[in-house]
Amino acid sequence: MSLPGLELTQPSEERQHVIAPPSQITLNSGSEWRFEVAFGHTIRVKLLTGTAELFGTELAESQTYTFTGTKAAIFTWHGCELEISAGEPSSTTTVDGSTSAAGHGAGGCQSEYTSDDTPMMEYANMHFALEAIREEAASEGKDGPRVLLLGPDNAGKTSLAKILTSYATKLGGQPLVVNLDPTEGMLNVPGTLSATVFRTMLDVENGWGSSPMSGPSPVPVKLPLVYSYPLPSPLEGEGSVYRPIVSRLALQVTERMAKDEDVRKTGIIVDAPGDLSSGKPGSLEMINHIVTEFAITNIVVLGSERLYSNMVKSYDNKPSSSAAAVVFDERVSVVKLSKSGGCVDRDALFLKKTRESQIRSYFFGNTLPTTTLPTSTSAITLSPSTLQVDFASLTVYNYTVVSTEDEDEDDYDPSQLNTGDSFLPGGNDNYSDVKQETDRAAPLPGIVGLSSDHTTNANSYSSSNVPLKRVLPPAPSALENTLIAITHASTSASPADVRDASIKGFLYVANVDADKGKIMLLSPIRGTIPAQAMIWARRWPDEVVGLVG
Ligand SMILES: Nc1ncnc2c1ncn2[C@@H]1O[C@H](COP(=O)(O)OP(=O)(O)OP(=O)(O)O)[C@@H](O)[C@H]1O
Repeated sequence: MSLPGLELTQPSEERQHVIAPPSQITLNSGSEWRFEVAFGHTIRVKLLTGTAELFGTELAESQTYTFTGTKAAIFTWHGCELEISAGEPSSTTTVDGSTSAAGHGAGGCQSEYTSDDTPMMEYANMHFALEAIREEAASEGKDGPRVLLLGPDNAGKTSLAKILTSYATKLGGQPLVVNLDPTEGMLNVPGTLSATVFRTMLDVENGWGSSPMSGPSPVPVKLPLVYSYPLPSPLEGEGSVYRPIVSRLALQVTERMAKDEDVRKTGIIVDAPGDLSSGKPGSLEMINHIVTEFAITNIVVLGSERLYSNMVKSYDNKPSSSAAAVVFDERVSVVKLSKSGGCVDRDALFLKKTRESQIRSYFFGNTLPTTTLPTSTSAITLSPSTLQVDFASLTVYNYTVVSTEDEDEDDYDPSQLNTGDSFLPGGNDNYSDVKQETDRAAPLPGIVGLSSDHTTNANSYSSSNVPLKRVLPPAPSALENTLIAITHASTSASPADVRDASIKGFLYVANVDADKGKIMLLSPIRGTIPAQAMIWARRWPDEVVGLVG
């Protein structure tokens, strides 16, 4: 059976796959089973005996877990036995229209093998070191550690973030996890920066788990605070959009920590985008901005000696940017951890499918085949609704930063940038008021750059500098197959307030009828579209064709 609206075909006779018999895999203590399942194919994994975990989250014995479009590892500290079998072909429509992609490994994995050469002991030691810092911080009455994970693409930063988060929650901690990587959403669609407090376990099948927008779930849902950043790299427009959003997010995170004792004790884990570790111009300044704004105390570098050496020179043993640095002599520590040999370089097509799958799940829930749903731990089916609206009735903005890759894509029109400013009394001033209430010490010494200028906060980006332009009717055809973020800002908010507003939810533009001035929207919930300012994700995430049949 296909999910409504997904334009998915029934498996035809010629597409039926041959189901291989289940395989059993025995793992010795301290080893892991690494596997890659293509989109379009599912495998089922059952823990028969012993204990095992996937990026820190324990598997329950005899529970069947279903995976599709996944590259991951199941690790065991004490040894275990796993059963791997093929699932139904996934109903996920592939980007290139290809069908089920079963490989020759156990259960139809494209690749799978066991390895006892893993950095898990180092990662566990990192966790115990953080626990020791938490205990010491609690006894002295200061904030828990603020950890920044750095490293190139595919170095294992997100996997380590999951491991540290899982281990912290297992001990009753409540880490605040910050995703600063717009290429992958955390509990959300890509093209966002977000922060979420994790109180309970993560999801074995879905990684970070599900947010309430994704409907009921057997795994407790998490409430992310989300900001729109519809650009692929933090360095787009020389960081002019990313930087203030990071400041805004850091401000919210700092406030949350001040209010929530459990979160304050456990601290923050920040997952940074790989682009910042690429040595590109502006990347060190952006790292400095993050270190400063989140008052980072622990920098963990994965997979780059050069970056590690840079970080040691700039930050190691220097005072943190927190006001507490002076009182408690709080200093930054920089450590290097090994990149796992299991980390896989994900090609552009796989990453595109991953983004597409995140967007699909946001609207339709988990798209695993119906026959696997009863056994899947995190299966959710949602019923989004479509509705047609006059484009002229919406207040939609678009970022006009010019990508270095496609210079001619956005037409930059400075005369339009102030749209809406005059309607908002003191929008920016409100922001600066809040900003002043927080404890922020001077940025760290060591790096001279944009953000070492003390004025680097959202306040320094006045509305007139915000590259957000109102998209006026007629509705551009490029809207089709892209996302629109509904902000919490009013329709008369200034561009700076629109940029700085958190996100209520996302809409997908299924169709544009320029002649009639109407657009067809897919909404995760029924009802009218809220009258709020919106941000069009024109550039990022890339378009998803055929989400609505
Ligand atoms: N030990 C492992 N065995 C198998 N696969 C792994 C292992 N560790 C990580 N991976 C996989 O390798 C890929 C890259 O890892 P991860 O997403 O953690 O890296 P990252 O540094 O966050 O990447 P990026 O910055 O590009 O998002 C992911 O698909 C992840 O699931």
